Amino acid sequence: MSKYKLFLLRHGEGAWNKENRFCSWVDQKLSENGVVEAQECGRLLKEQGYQFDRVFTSILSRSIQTAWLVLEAMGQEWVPVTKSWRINERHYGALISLNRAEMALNHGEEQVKLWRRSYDITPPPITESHPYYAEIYNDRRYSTCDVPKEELPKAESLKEVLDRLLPYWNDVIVPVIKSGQTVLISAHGNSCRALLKHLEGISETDIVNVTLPTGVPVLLELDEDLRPVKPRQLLGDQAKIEAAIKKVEDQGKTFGVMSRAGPPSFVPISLR
Ligand SMILES: O=C(O)[C@@H](COP(=O)(O)O)OP(=O)(O)O
Repeated sequence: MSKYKLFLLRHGEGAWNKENRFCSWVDQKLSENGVVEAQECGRLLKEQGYQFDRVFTSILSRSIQTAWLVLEAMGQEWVPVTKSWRINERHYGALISLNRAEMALNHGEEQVKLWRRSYDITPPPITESHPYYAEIYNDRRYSTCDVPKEELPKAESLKEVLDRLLPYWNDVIVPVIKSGQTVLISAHGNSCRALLKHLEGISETDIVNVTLPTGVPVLLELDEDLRPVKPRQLLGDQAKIEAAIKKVEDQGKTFGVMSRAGPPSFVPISLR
């Protein structure tokens, strides 16, 4: 029997989702479309009568902004919001800022799919010469984490995301859910995938086929041991959701580059 409802949400479209670049720990804001997606998500949740008691976000602006917009649209701005780097998007290492379609042209669609969706393949680490290294690691927010800055990841597989997320889930979020509060986790494609893998017991092979669109709330109904009692529900127009999932999957295909005017702008970086 369903005892708890838990909502997972990948933030609304970010500026680099739109440009098809790996955003990861770069702190991009929502695009105009992402703002609308977050507002529509809040309106839908309100229409369906849901109420939150507690919201968790990453320390990246796109997940925080999404949480605000959802709560505003629901008239629930007062609900406490707690932030942690442990809910951050997967650290994409040296891939950060690169265009997925260009990477598919350079390294093959299969390789890009492995980098994006496999369970235990870690992309090459970010190094100090990377154009976004200083912006990420000099940011004050990373001095406030529960691990020293030097121990923060330089690249992560989905497995490594789960390893850093699980202690926070178990120690902080689970007690809140078990106290009877309805929780929204406003996070990212891969931090939500990692949590789904854990909660639904998805195999390492099957997690490859799980892709989440931006701005679509995922409802999980859980029993007293936080095991799902029914399949996850992606709330909203199902045809639109299917199309949005396909769009995210297609980001790693070469036709994004082929259809653009002019030659692709390859970044000279060795990833093998
Ligand atoms: O880091 C990014 O660019 C995307 C995920 O990229 P993919 O795994 O879909 O390539 O994360 P999000 O937009 O959810 O924060």
